[in-house]
Amino acid sequence: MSKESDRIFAQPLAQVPDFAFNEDVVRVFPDMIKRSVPGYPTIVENLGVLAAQFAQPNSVLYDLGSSLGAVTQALRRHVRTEGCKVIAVDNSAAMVERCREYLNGQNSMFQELLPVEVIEGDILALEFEPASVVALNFTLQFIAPEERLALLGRIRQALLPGGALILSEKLRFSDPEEHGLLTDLHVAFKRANGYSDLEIAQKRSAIENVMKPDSLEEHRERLLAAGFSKVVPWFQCLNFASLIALP
Ligand SMILES: C[S@@+](CC[C@H](N)C(=O)[O-])C[C@H]1O[C@@H](n2cnc3c(N)ncnc32)[C@H](O)[C@@H]1O
Ligand SMILES: O=C(O)C(=O)C[C@]1(C(=O)O)C=C[C@@H](O)C=C1
Repeated sequence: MSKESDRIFAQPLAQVPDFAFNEDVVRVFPDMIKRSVPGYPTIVENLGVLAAQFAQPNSVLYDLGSSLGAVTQALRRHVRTEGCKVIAVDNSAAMVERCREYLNGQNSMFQELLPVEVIEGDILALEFEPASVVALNFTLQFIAPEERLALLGRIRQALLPGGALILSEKLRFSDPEEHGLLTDLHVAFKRANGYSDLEIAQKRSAIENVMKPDSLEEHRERLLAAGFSKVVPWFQCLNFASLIALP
């Protein structure tokens, strides 16, 4: 994996452009996401552990919004279920190209890994195969809010009995005091990871038009409206959480 550190917002920008998963971001993405998302390494590794409990024989495991394939690699480290394959999907050409390189690296280091297919495409236009595990790891927050329910409905329809959706997101909080406190603590987390106040402020304005977090209550209600029967939060660190949704 690239060891390049994230300096994208380090210099003052006359105008901060909307955040995009372009070549510049791809180059520093492993560093960016680890220093920006509290609990990210724990979430990714345990997503593999959880997936191994839900994987059904001869089914697909989806990694939607796969970026560089960190979740796909964790699925392949942990899932041993007969006849499963991983399908990783991302609509950023730069991400997909680098993801394929990293997965080739994983292929050459380990034997008996699940087969994997990496698709460059829009998850909103995907025709789902019967799936036992679907991971949306910090992807739904980048989907237009009005598209989210229909996407979750299609995922629910594709899920096999015994399977699960694992959904990780940045959260907002309806209580202003709770929202303010956890936002401040997230800023402290970023500062402790070496980001300057300028970097934090410019990143905030870059993502505010493209990334729209929901509250835990909104997630739960929407998942139930999409046809899921049970929503179980399994991880939260500051304003980032991960949920298991059962069909
Ligand atoms: C925060 S990153 C996901 C991180 C990744 N899942 C991980 O755990 O390392 C969000 C990803 O979703 C992708 N994405 C956003 N909208 C998409 C869409 N409509 N279809 C496919 N991918 C999308 C972006 O290109 C980006 O790579
Ligand atoms: O909320 C922030 O400040 C973030 O940087 C979060 C976040 C994310 O949750 O995906 C946003 C964009 C990058 O992909 C990495 C992290």
